[in-house]
Amino acid sequence: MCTLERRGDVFILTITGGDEHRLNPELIDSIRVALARAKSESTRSTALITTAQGKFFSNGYDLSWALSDPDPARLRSKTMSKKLRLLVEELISLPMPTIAAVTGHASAAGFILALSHDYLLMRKDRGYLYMSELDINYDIPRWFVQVVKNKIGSPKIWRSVVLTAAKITAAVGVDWGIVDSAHGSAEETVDAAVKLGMDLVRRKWDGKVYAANRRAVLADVLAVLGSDETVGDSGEDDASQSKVVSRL
Ligand SMILES: CCCCCCCCCCCCC/C=C/C(=O)SCCNC(=O)CCNC(=O)[C@H](O)C(C)(C)COP(=O)(O)OP(=O)(O)OC[C@H]1O[C@@H](n2cnc3c(N)ncnc32)[C@H](O)[C@@H]1OP(=O)(O)O
Repeated sequence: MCTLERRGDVFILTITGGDEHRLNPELIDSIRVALARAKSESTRSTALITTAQGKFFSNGYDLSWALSDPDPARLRSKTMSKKLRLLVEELISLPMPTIAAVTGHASAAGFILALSHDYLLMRKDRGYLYMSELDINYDIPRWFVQVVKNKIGSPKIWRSVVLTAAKITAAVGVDWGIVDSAHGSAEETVDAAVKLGMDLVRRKWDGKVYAANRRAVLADVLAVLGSDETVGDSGEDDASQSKVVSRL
C-alpha cells in the first residue's frame, strides 16, 4: 500500500513493500486516499513527491487480478482502468507541484503514473521506464497515448516509447526529454526530489491557480480521460481480448 509523510513543506507519498506495486483497485485507492489527505493539508507552500520502496516504482496494472475476473463483463478490468483514470485526474488537479521520484521500474500503467506528475526524477543505476504493451500483446489505451504525447515532445520518441517498447534508463530518459534529472541511487533521487520540492514551494504559488493552470496545460489528457472508454463485448477469445480491452 502507501504511506504519506511530511518533510517540512513537502509531502512524500511512498508506495510501500518489496513487490511489483501492481496497480489494482486496492493500491490505487490507497494512493488516492493519500492524495486526498495531502490536498486537505495543502497550503500555499506545499509540494508532493511520489516514490516507492524496492526495485519497482510500479510494474503496471495487476493483470493476474484482472484476468482472474469471474464476471464475463470484465468488471475488474473496467474498475482498474476507471480508478487509475480517477487517480490521474486527481494528480492533475492537485493544488501543489508534483514530483515522481522513480526509484525502480515503471511499466505501462506504472509509467503513466510517473508521467502524470509535473516532474520526473529517476535513479540511474537501475530501473526502466517501459511502455510494455507491444511486448505483452495489449493495445495501448488511447488515454495512455495522450499522456505520452502531452509529456514527451517528439513524435520520434513517441514511436520509440510505444512502438518499440523501449526499456528506457534514466540516462536515456534525460536524453529523450522524459526524465528531468538522473541520480546515483534511490536515496539520492528522493533527496533531489525534496530539494526540488522545497525550491518550488518557496515561490508560494496559490495552489488553486497552480492546479487550474496545470489542468489547462493537460486539457487534452483530461478530455480523453473523461470519455467513458469501456471494454468491448465479453466472450471473445484470448487472441481478440487485446482488442476487447484496448480501450481501457
Ligand atoms: C481478458 C479480459 C480481461 C482483461 C484483463 C486486462 C486488463 C488490463 C488491460 C490492459 C490494457 C493495456 C494497458 C496496459 C497496462 C498495464 O500496465 S499492463 C501490465 C504492464 N506490466 C508489464 O508488462 C511488466 C513489465 N515488466 C518487466 O518486463 C520487468 O519487470 C522489467 C521491467 C523488464 C524488469 O525486469 P525484472 O527482471 O523484473 O527486474 P530487474 O532484475 O531489476 O531487471 C532486469 C535486468 O535489467 C537490468 N537492469 C535494470 N535496470 C537497469 C538499468 N537502469 N540499466 C541497465 N540494466 C538494468 C537488471 O540488472 C537485470 O539484468 P540481469 O540481472 O542481467 O537480468
